[in-house]
Amino acid sequence: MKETESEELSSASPSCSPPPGSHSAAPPAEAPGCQKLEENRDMEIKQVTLHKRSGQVKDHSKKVGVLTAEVVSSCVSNLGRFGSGLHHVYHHLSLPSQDLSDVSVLSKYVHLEMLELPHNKIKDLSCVSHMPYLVTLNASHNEISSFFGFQPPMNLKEVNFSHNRITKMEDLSAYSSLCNLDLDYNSLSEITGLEQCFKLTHLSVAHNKISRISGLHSLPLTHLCLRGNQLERIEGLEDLKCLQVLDLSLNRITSLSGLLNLHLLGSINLEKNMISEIQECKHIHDIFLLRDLNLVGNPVQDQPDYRLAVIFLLQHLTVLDQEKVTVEEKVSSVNQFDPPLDVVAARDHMTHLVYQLMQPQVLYDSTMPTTDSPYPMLVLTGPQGCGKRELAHRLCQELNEYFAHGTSHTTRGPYFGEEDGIDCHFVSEEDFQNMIHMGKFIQTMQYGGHSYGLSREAIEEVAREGLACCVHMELEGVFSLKNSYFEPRYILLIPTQMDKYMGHLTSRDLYTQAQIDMAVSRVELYANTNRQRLGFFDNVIPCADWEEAYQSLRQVVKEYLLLEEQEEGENNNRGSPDNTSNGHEPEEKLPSPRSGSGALASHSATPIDPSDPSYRNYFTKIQAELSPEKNPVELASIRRREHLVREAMVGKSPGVYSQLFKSSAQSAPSSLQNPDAHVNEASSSDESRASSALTVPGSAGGLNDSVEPQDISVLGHNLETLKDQTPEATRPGTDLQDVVVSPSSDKRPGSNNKPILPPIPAGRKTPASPSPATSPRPSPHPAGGEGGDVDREG
Ligand SMILES: Nc1ncnc2c1ncn2[C@@H]1O[C@H](COP(=O)(O)OP(=O)(O)OP(=O)(O)O)[C@@H](O)[C@H]1O
Repeated sequence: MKETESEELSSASPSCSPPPGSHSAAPPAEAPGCQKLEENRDMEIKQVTLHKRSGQVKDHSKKVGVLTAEVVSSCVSNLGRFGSGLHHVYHHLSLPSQDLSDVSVLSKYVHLEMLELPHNKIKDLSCVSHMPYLVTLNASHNEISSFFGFQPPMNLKEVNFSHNRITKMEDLSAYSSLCNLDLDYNSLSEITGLEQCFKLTHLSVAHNKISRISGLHSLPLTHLCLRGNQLERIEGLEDLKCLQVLDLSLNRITSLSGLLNLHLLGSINLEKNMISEIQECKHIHDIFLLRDLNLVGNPVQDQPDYRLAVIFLLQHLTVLDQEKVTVEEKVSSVNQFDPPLDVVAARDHMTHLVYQLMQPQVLYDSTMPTTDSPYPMLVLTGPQGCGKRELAHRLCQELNEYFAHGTSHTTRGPYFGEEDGIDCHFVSEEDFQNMIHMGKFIQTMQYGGHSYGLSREAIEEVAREGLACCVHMELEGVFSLKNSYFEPRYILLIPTQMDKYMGHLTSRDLYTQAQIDMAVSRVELYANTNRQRLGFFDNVIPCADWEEAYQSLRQVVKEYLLLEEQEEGENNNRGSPDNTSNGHEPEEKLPSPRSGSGALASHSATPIDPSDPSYRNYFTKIQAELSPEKNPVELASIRRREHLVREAMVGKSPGVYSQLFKSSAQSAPSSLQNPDAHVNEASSSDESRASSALTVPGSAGGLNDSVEPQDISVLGHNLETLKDQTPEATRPGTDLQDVVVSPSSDKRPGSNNKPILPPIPAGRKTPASPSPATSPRPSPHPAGGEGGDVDREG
């Protein structure tokens, strides 16, 4: 406002000017009692009201920048009662943008509760010392350089000193009611003096020169704004347990560390900082109330999959970078970064299918199995190092007339003693990727930073031998196979004694502690899968003791193959071998090879000794070395037998053997009922009993068996022990008793609908291997209790 205009207005309406000492807001009650003054006060209120109504008063500063009582009178509001209730005062005064530089007249307005003086030129606010009832003070956009340069009004709660010239904060312990302090756009380099502000919930110190967060310890701040400073790290906030909204935008912050314990934080603004790593979000992962995160203008936004990755890490976010997080984004993020096993499997399967279909040579490959032509397969699954690999190899050795190992490809390097092509096909990452693109794999998975894959060729190679393929793999592989046209039998081998399991992993001396932890943690994954997906595995075998586990596995597999009955039959009919009443050729009833190395061999394959450093090299080598010639009759017998095995493995209706011995199969389906069936049946150990009970071969998927309720009581002790030892033991719903005793399907899902197997493309290439009796590693169980040395063909 111009000076002349101001003068004019001022002189043009002298009546508007209240007499000295008279003002629109009454003096304090404790002021010297002056009845006249008090009477005048009421008069003035009326006057001011009249002025306000008539709109006559606009600006009445006598001098430029000097506030007059007239102006005050025109700008007060919020009439209220005072003291006894008989007096009236105005509580609010608002004088924005008046070019005021001198507001000393306000020292007479002692009853003001709200004073707004923004956008003026005020340097001195000492008048506020006379306003004991002041609650809100807005002096933003002025020229104030002294920090709280007035006596503390007792009830002062909100102060806005933004856009001033304050360079230093001073002790505010006398301002104990202060709740909200705005010091934006000053020249502060440090936050100090707030230690005693026990009611301060909102503090804004945006656009200052603060390079370090300090002086905030234990304040009850719920809102803190430090936007536009020079901060490089988040610190000094650890004790702000009430903090809900934090604005650190426009700084130079590179990490989100320092926010760890702020559990009530709901919103963090980090716009335009220097955060470059998605992993930084891990620092705020545990802030469960965090709903709104702003990382706009940070280098991290350029990271691939940035948005989904952040949403994945911070699942509770509802707004990211000022955009609402959609449900679809949340689902996609989980599917991308921690997909459920089904999703992984479906994706894996899709990949391989796509690549297989892209390969013309595969498309027209007559040997390519179709959905009606699954090759027989046996899949042993379980957590790393549970023994499945050793058991698979041993089974392939002992039942080498029926099984051969399907060797996976891997990008990991060979362990000491491992041989390429036997333990695994060791390939480079590049070769592995090439194989994927060439459609070579049935399934692949990532485990421990390496790729693993089972090639179609690995299975077909075995099938060409006329054998069923026995593989071992992690759970993801099983999920993947379930999507494929293969329909294997799935046997879960699960550690039931965690200390033993961990001890075994450690003693292998191959794994880091992190790898061991991961393997151990996955036990629960297997357990849950078995518990939640009835019939997902055809059998579950606890593998606390590998020898017992092997015996159980062997028994289960023999029941798949309906060999137990044959064995019985052979033993029972040793003196009458023809069985001609059934109309079968003698050799059809004589599955045991001449060498005795097959299912009816006189002894088990070499027991597993994990402490033997060469045990990883297995028996496969032995098999490869031994390949005696077979005569045509033997070969014909073997072929018929192979056919039956394949039928049995894919769940087709039982073949001649089971027809022959049907009655005995029904009368003694379970090894539990047969004291001779298990080597350690008589063992008094809990593990032994658990193992026996758990594997109940009669309910284990035998083709003719009905589901038999399993006696879980014998597992009690064992499982209690396990519960104590398992890290997840206390988690509700993770009772491992459920795990191991959940019913294995006695029939595989879909086993009723098994297609008939196609003829094996090329017949058996190499004859069956001879007995492991010729193994350089003599079996410690030469008798084996498995029917003795039967050489029926001879
Ligand atoms: N094609 C595959 N698909 C899925 N999992 C696989 C595949 N091949 C191997 N695995 C599994 O990956 C895990 C890691 O294999 P690796 O050969 O490195 O294991 P390991 O340390 O020798 O343990 P293990 O004795 O259980 O095989 C094992 O559990 C193994 O069974």
